[in-house]
Amino acid sequence: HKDPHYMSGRTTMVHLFEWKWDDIAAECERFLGPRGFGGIQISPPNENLAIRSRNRPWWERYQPISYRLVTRSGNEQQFENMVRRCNNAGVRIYVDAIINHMTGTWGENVGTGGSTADFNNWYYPAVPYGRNDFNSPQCVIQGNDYQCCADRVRNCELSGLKDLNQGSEYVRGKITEYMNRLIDLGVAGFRIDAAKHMWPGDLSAIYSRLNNLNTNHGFSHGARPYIYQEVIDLGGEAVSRNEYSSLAAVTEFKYGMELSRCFNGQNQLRWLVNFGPNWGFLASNDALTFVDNHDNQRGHGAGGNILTHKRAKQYKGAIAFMLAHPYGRPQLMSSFSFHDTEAGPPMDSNGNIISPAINSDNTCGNGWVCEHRWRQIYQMVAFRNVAGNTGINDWWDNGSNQIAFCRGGQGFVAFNNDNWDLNTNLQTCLPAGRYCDVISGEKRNNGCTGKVITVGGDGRAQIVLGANDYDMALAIHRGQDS
Ligand SMILES: O=C(NCCCOc1c(-c2ccc(O)c(O)c2)oc2cc(O)cc(O)c2c1=O)[C@@H]1CCCN1C(=O)/C=C/c1ccc(O)c(O)c1
Ligand SMILES: [Ca+2]
Repeated sequence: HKDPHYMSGRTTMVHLFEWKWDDIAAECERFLGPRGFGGIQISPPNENLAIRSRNRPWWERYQPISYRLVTRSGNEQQFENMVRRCNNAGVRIYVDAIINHMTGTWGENVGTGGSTADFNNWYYPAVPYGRNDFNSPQCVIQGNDYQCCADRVRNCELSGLKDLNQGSEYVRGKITEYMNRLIDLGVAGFRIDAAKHMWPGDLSAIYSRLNNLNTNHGFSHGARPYIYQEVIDLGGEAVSRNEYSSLAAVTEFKYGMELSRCFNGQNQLRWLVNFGPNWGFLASNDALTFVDNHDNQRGHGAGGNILTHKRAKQYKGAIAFMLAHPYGRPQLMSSFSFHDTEAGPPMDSNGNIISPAINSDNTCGNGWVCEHRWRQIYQMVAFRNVAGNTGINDWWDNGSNQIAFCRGGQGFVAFNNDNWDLNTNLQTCLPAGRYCDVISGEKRNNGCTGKVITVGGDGRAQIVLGANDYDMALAIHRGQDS
């Protein structure tokens, strides 16, 4: 469950948070496929409670009312169409699976597909679930439970949510029926939401009942679903990520927290020379890495002061480092604009999600940020693909916030977070030639729209990164020589 089954030569996933299925299918064909993206995490496709009293907050997608495939993103037919078109474009689909709980009382009781439920009696007819499918006695997780009591973290309720008993054969059956339907429709794997709140033994039993991936969608025979478990664990809690990392991959929250600290100036970039397991992170193959995610980009999630698109220069620097560095399996966040941390996606007066507009310069409009369409980001996806499974070599730093390194003989990156210019002759590990910097521009016809770096026969080049340049990174790689 630790292999994403990306199409060959692809390495990176993007979370198209709250996108509709029809728009995702189009994005696979017009952008993500051609640009070498490996996969997409989609918002939960199962029916959720429509919380109109809170003006459709983003977290209503995490309030399941049934496993019917009908949400504001689309219905089952649109879902099937998206998976087929994305797989055909070489882009895999990963489903955000909300299997720890069902919605509780939020003053509403109608789902996005019209299903209703009687929360006070734990009755969900559209599944169906009844009282003995949930943990008892009822209890609610308190703040200090995270430090003291691993059993309460698993058996008690997250805020206002009814806590399923995954130890029950019937509940396991309903969950695996839901996940196997998605596998048969062609998805490549799952994000397991709130995994920390479920027993590893129960999750293991569920994972073992999942079908192999559907060979009609280009997966090899016997391929197992890629599973990455959301375990928010920055250390010091009763529940540890190590209980889950033997079963499948785990979200490495320390990664984005530490990288944010380096690129927002709290730590010096030179410390990144041994970034990876030496910093207490999971083994590379076990780690799903990211700078920000849908929860912590809103400020109250795990990790404290996380960089997001709102601090563009530092964010692009951190993302470029994540994509240039071999550790982990990276996921990019692709957001909608927000001021209110509860706000859901852009919607019309009927509560329908508004599609992203694609501008003439290929950026997004209509309230969608589309970080994945920023040149400094999508060009580094291509860099990571070219770097393949090479390691890091020829690390250089200036003793503070100027660093550079090679990926084998495939690529070279440099970063400058000091407030004075970087202007140094460095080893790029590349064959002699003129290379386009993929951060400040791109190769067009036979020229570069941004910086041009001339590499000599000894692989060395004069690297210039001004403290006041628009971006703090510079990257060149094979195939981008002009
Ligand atoms: O103040 C809130 N929640 C209490 C503090 C955050 O606790 C939650 C955590 C949570 C937070 C920190 C932890 O260390 C942890 O183990 C769990 O995970 C969730 C997962 C869900 O699927 C649905 C949820 O409502 C939650 C949730 O409320 C607001 C209002 C309700 C939703 N929500 C939220 O803030 C929703 C947050 C949310 C939603 C989906 C996620 O995948 C997620 O990571 C967080
Ligand atoms: Ca639970």
